[in-house]
Amino acid sequence: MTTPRTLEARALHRTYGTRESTTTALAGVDLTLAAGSSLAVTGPSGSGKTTLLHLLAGVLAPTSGEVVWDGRPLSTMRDRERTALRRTAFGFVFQQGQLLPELPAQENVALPLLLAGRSRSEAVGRARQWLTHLGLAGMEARRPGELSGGQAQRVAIARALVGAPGVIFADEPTGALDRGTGWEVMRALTTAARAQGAALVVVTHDPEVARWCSRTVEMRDGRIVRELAQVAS
Ligand SMILES: Nc1ncnc2c1ncn2[C@@H]1O[C@H](COP(=O)(O)OP(=O)(O)OP(=O)(O)O)[C@@H](O)[C@H]1O
Repeated sequence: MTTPRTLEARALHRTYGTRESTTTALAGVDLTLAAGSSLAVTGPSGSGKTTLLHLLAGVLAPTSGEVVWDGRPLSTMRDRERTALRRTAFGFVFQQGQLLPELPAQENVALPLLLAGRSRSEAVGRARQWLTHLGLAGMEARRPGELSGGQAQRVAIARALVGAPGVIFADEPTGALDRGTGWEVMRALTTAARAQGAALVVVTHDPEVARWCSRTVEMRDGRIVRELAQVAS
């Protein structure tokens, strides 16, 4: 039995390429991520971190194994349902470049709600609340190019959270930032995810970033080779 709002990976395998030339990116990964918990995925380049994130988020399908969200295997959902799940139950934060440059911060954050058919007043109201919550009150009208890297990442975090997702996926969220700004962004990300009761998965090369999460798994050659639990900062 799976607990509700839990994300589970069962014996995940993923290969790329053709029968003649195959790369095994994941070679059997099992994971359970409860609501409100946070997981850092670390490991060297090519160890399978991004592939794991994409499988957990239903962006890519496993070659074998299963991802189960809220008791439901993603493989049993139709494409349209999986797309809807990615829009409503999951939020995404990338390294950079995910904000629409021509839209003010407030519109960038409101966009997922508008696309989901919410009224403009509700979408903008919730966007403004999240921007305030992330320390960006007064910056609602600025376009991404008028914000610092750390401020732009906090807008991206607000956008990932505005739809009240169950899981936030972050791929190298501090990769384009200096150390101090990265620290602020990780604090904002982990605090906001916890406030929302969302689980958080962070792919990172940086042990300092991983330390913000309650658990860290280290990957090598498509497998989890080590797991650490820590008291989140
Ligand atoms: N689309 C693809 N086609 C073929 N091989 C791929 C593809 N994507 C990833 N791979 C291979 O799968 C393996 C795992 O890649 P993945 O991107 O998941 O690793 P990673 O740990 O995220 O790496 P990095 O830290 O460099 O981003 C690597 O050997 C990579 O070359």
